[in-house]
Amino acid sequence: MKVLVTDPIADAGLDRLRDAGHEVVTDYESEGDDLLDAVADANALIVRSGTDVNEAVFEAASDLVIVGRAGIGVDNIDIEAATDHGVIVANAPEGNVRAAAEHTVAMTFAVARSIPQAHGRLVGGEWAKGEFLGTEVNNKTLTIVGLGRVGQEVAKRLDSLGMDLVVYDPYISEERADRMGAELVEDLHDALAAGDFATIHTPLLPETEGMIGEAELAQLEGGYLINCARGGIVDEDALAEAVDDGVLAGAALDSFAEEPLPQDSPLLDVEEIVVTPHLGASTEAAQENVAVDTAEAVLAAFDDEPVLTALNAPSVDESAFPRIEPYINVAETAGKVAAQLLDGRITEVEATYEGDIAAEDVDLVTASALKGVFEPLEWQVNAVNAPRLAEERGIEVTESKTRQTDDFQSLVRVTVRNGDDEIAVEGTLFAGEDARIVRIDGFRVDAVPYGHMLVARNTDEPGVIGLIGTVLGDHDVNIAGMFNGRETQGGEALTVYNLDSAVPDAAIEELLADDRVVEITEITLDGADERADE
Ligand SMILES: NC(=O)C1=CN([C@@H]2O[C@H](COP(=O)(O)OP(=O)(O)OC[C@H]3O[C@@H](n4cnc5c(N)ncnc54)[C@H](O)[C@@H]3O)[C@@H](O)[C@H]2O)C=CC1
Ligand SMILES: O=C(O)C(=O)COP(=O)(O)O
Repeated sequence: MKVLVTDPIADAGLDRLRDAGHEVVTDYESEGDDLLDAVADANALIVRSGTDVNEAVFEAASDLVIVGRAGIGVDNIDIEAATDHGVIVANAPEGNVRAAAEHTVAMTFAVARSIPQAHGRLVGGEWAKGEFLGTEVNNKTLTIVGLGRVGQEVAKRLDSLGMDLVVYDPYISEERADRMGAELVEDLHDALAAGDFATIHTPLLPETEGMIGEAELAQLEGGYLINCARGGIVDEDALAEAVDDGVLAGAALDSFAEEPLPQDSPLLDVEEIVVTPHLGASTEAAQENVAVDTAEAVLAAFDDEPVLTALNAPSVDESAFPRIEPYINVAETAGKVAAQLLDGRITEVEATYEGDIAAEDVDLVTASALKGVFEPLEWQVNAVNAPRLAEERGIEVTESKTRQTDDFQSLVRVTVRNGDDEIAVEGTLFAGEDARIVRIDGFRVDAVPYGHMLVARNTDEPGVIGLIGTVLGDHDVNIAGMFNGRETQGGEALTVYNLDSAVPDAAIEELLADDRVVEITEITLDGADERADE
């Protein structure tokens, strides 16, 4: 597999990929059309914040399985486009949290004690001791906007330095704030008004873009604003003006709306604004952590294992994965068989879980059933984009579970409906590993889902199976296995054939010409090509 890395990551991550036998290409320069060329044959793309992973990248990268973000923020990645293209997006949400928190604390002191400004004056030959009168953080109030991973680490550190904590975060529980010794305030303006310092730790989202503007800065009057989250959350013009006019005592920024190097930004001209070039995650430890975590995510995706840090794939619990893994294939196959047996536009898909499997988190199994349903119709579908495809096509997806089961320890049933009719296909595992189709449309069968299959509905009378065997034989199609189920003697029967090769149209026409044959459907499953080649 080819892994393209377009922002610098630590060698530990690159080595992990190379040791696993993959080709790793680092290309930190390409952008625009060059990036599209570079990514065209990549199976994985690893980035930090410096690569714009937009729709065009996904269009160009037809073999892409995963985009790994060696860090937290994914605002530079079009996740919707990734999902549409069936590409996993995974970040590394833990490895640089402490680095980001420490940088926030460092920036807090830098601006409160004018460290960069004083340094500049001293190396310029001036002993400007009398011009700098700093502010202590001790006994001051810190307003934390966004008490997620980084926010909590900042809270711990600045709490221990004697600060009172106020938090604004509409999505957290009172309990989380309590645990950090912080007061949760419902209104952003009130929270800012209470603070002497405010640190920002939200993601950049449509909802948070520009959330700190002139009016919010006015609430923090006389205080300091520190943003080591994302540019764009704070209105940069308003901030430059607020500090320049003395509304705020100072500001410290590690991220900017425009990166790298914000052009003509007023922020760079205001003496009391301290800036660093997006260094929050730039420690040796953090870079090693996120590089290795991202490499692991890529390797998991290559091995069809769950990517636990995926942001757009069905969730799965790592410890439960071995129990659900075999059912992924059962569900996908049942979905594939059901979709091929039902005529007309599918309007509804139901995944039912019976027995032991019903105790598990089956999001990924249901997504795999949908993959199976769509695969005969779509050119590039996987468990990442199948739920979204269903939504886009107005297909209702339901999931039901019961611990009760009749014959099998675990059973997966995929039912597809088209408004008038429905087909249910049930699968299970024999001996815990062999996938079997055990019921089709209510008929009890025992079919190994593999390669070329023929599903025949016929009247249950002597000679029909012989007829089918003869016609297939006449057309040189060898029957590898056969499973017959019937409603009642003399009623309708359903027979599943495993075949060594595809069935020519002429054979199907010949079979349908016989009144006793009600319906014939050829189904192609994985392994069909190998069989044909043998
Ligand atoms: N400068 C740097 O190098 C680094 C920057 N970051 C950035 O720091 C930020 C925080 O990262 P994490 O703590 O890991 O994220 P997180 O997802 O753990 O926490 C984000 C918090 O923001 C809250 N939030 C969401 N919308 C909000 C709103 N409208 N108002 C207030 N709170 C809101 C969420 O409820 C959550 O508690 C991200 O933007 C990330 O990209 C992270 C690491 C390094
Ligand atoms: O992890 C994050 O969100 C960061 O902002 C770090 O960005 P970087 O990996 O240094 O480009």
